[in-house]
Amino acid sequence: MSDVYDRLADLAKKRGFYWVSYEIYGGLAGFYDFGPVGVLLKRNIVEEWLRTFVYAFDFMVEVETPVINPQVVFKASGHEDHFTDPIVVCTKCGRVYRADHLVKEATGLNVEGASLEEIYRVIVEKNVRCPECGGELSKPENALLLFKTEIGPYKGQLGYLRPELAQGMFVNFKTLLNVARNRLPLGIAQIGRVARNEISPRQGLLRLREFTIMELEFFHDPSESVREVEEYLPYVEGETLNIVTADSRERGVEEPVTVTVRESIDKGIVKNPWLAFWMGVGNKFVRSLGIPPDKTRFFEKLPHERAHYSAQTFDQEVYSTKFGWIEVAGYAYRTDYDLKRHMDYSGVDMFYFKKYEKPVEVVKKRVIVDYKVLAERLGERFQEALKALQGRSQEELYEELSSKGYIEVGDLKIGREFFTLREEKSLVHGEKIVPHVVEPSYGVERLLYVLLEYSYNVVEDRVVLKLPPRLAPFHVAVFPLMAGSREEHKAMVSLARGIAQSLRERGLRVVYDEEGSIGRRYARADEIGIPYAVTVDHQSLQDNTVTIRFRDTRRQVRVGVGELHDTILKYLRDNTMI
Ligand SMILES: Nc1ncnc2c1ncn2[C@@H]1O[C@H](COP(=O)(O)OP(=O)(O)OP(=O)(O)O)[C@@H](O)[C@H]1O
Repeated sequence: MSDVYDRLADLAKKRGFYWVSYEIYGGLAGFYDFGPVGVLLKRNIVEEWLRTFVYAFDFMVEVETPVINPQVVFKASGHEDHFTDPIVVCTKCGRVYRADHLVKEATGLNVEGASLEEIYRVIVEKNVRCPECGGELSKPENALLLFKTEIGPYKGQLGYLRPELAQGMFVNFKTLLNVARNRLPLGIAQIGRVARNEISPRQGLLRLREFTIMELEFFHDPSESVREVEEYLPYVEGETLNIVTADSRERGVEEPVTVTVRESIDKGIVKNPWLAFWMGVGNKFVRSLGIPPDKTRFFEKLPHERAHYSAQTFDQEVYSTKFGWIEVAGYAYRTDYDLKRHMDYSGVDMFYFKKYEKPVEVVKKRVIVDYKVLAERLGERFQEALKALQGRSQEELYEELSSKGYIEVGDLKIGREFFTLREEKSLVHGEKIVPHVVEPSYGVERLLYVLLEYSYNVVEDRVVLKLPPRLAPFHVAVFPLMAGSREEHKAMVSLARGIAQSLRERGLRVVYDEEGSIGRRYARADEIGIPYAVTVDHQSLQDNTVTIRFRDTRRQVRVGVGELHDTILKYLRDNTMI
């Protein structure tokens, strides 16, 4: 019997979730189309993410920035140099493979992030060969994963399709900080398409060349984070995180420790308190997709496995019966790396002015040099002395003069009489800082896959997709019973159509179906995970009531047509399944 992945792929195509793109031309690896049901499911995942990560907090804003970026953006971000994966080519058949993945499949050894030499050593030692033709493999080399394009049709400038959303938030940081009235912390979220020229995408929805990311960059002052995060910890109070730490991985242990968000901070497991906070939010989010708590974990990356910008990274993973642990999100502590790089490359100031609660009095030490007299006295050695004096700060000169009574320049001793020492007091209102950033980044298609895998059930030989009701592509199915006299039949159809239309007009997504037996119609609704099915029957014509059937239990309740909309809305809000 085929496994859940293949059965899901069949269902997905048959019922309009997703399928390989450009099928009529033989299909294109790494690209998928989403059909009418898949589009709705994706949108619901995005909505749930927005509810959990963005709408819940006053410090969050959302932006939309272009897919195409000028080259300089990815020079500044470091992607042009670092966003690569190691590849090997079969010297016999010419097939190209991602070297670390191939080594892992062939030997079980994890060489992610290892040097090209190290990977090659393993290939030779373990005699790893082309899985297709058995040919010998080339030496590994690094391949750039950015898709290149030209901006402008004739001798245009080089551009790249974004492989992540982050740079759109970094280049706009100053503008958005102004919009947010210069307040930190500030979270900037974005949802959008990205493209990565993946080397050999063979895992369906899990490794695409174009996909959708939901990402947020959280800008904060690291010196205030311990204090500031306190206010928001209650939001993730009940969350316990399963964390496989880098320390334990280095000891060869992959068992997670289970800690609360607060413990992960106090025990120093997560280095940045805000990173820990967002991991708590992420835990909550993944559970809201119906993933059991013990089927998700945070897997800390080892230093050589981390992206070039990150000081600490955790992959949030979900367990798949088909693929084992799958990364659904990356949680990275990007520090001030990106803002500093964009400041360097653009010359634009991206500082945040941190205002003190009260102005602070500072004393500046100044040294005034009497150059005229010094030049007369030193003659031809004046230039040498001038250079040395200008090479030292005012504070250094002040300290040397106060302690020694002269300034030493080689064998010259320049006495106190050439200098006037002053202390100047002033009020300072704040300081310029470069905010630090933590980033959670989710891939929508991977979430959609695991959501389907966990929802997929077979009951009495029929598929029932037990999606959390709120996430279901359609909220409700409406069926008239096709029985009784012609008049009754007509009246039931008319009542059912009216109900379907009125529910639609009030914002619910409805499937109306009058084809086939009621059992077949329930089955079709179950297959695409519609949580509630409303049936109009003979009694409906008498007392204006209908039945609501619950997908997972097949139980039914009867409600008045007048209360139907509000009842379903309440069920959806609470994810009710009785
Ligand atoms: N090729 C892809 N196809 C589908 N989703 C992807 C792909 N690459 C990344 N993602 C999703 O985007 C999220 C954020 O991207 P990130 O850069 O952290 O991934 P990554 O560490 O490069 O992924 P991987 O190690 O699997 O290549 C991932 O957690 C994943 O959910």
